[in-house]
Amino acid sequence: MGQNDNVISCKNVWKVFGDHPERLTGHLKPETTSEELRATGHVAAVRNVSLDIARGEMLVVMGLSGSGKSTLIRCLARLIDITDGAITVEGRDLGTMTETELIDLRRRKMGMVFQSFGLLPHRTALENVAFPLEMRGQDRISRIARASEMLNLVGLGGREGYFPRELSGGQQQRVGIARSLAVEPDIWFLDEPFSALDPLIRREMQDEFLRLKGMLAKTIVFITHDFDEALRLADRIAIMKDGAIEQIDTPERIVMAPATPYVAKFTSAVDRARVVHAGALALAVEGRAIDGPALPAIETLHALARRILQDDRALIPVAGRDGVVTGLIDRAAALDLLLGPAA
Ligand SMILES: Nc1ncnc2c1ncn2[C@@H]1O[C@H](COP(=O)(O)OP(=O)(O)OP(=O)(O)O)[C@@H](O)[C@H]1O
Repeated sequence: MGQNDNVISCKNVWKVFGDHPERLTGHLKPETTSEELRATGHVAAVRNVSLDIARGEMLVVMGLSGSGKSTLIRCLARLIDITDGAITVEGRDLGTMTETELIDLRRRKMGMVFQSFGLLPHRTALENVAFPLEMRGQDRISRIARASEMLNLVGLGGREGYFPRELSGGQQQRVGIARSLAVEPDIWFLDEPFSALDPLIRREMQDEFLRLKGMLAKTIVFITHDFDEALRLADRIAIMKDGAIEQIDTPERIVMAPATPYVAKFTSAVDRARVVHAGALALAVEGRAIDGPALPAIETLHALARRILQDDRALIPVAGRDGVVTGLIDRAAALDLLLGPAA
């Protein structure tokens, strides 16, 4: 991944709702407070957000209800105009694109899945998935072929002729996912796509999603309220509060090196052992030679729990994929993380 291979870049992006947000364009500063905005009848749903999303990256956006997640994603897809700042997609400024160019960008490059499935009730699963291809003017035979392929991909082969009412919530969501994938988007926006699903189906959908993610290598922005879901899926997590991004970082750093007290509080209930990899906890070797088996650096402490419990060395070596020892884990510190500090 090249350093400048950013698919999406935001620079000082604001989205303000209220009486006359257009009057604020060009006048918003990082230090502009919510109180100042409120006094003029405005609220900043997105506040001075700058971020880059790399090609193939999966960015998960988290935050309490009302923190601005959906508004941010809608700005990125330019479903709504921003009040200030700039967003570029593959190097092109969204603000200067014509309506026709935008429609083309959304149809050809972007896919979106929202919490409500938004399926057409009088069309079958197959027709629903083929619908965006029809909008694009694709011929019937090729769109039906593509739609069946996508339904197979999400595990709904054989249900092409079902109507949405004949499918479960999870199956309807899969149809929604197949529909958004049919147009082969490079960039995929998902706004709490699994929140309406019961926990078992949700887990199944996450597995399915991880499989698709591995196969399709898309750039993905995914909103969720569920930290476990974020940990399973994210390359990086952005934590939002009052429209601003408090921290954008790897899951491991969000949990182990929170940038603000808010992030620390937000992540306080997360089981660190499921996030921290052996490599991250390892201390420098500093010339000490430790014989015997080493723990794989890429595994989480949770995955290594049994081995750490059974290994009675005070310092346990950690090795990279090539088997070379890269550091030592203090067993007592690892046990503290796994079991909580000794009473
Ligand atoms: N069309 C609108 N007009 C006025 N205010 C809005 C509008 N859309 C959003 N807001 C406000 O912007 C803020 C952010 O809303 P947004 O829906 O982006 O939050 P969210 O983090 O996605 O919340 P949730 O998790 O509940 O979906 C909220 O205070 C909301 O009331």
